[in-house]
Amino acid sequence: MTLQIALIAHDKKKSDLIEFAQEHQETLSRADIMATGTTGKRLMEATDLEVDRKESGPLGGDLQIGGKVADGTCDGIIFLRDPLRAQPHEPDISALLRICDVHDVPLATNLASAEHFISGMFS
Ligand SMILES: O=C(CO)COP(=O)(O)O
Repeated sequence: MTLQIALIAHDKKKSDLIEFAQEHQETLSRADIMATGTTGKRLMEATDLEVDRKESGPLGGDLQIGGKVADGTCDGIIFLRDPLRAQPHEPDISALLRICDVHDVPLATNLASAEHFISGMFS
């Protein structure tokens, strides 16, 4: 079964995520990738990955991906959050993190855990 993986990054972390996705492009291309709006756009510009783009985070993208977690169609998330800046849609972000815990869905929120995520999920 093809893994369904979500990639999300806040603005200050987007270049880190792009670089990570480029580095792991071959592995990630074995999964179905979804992303929040702007992250998805950046990924499609910078890699050959096909990306199912949801709304931008502040417009509900985190919640859409949370819905996929709730209905069992998202197997794991790499979400490079910006720990130094408040986001206007903080409640949506908390909801996404919470629903991952509810359904025991792997969630990597920094690059170090994202590396483990890749080796664990695709082994
Ligand atoms: O805000 C986000 C996640 O909370 C990310 O949204 P974008 O990918 O649209 O910037």
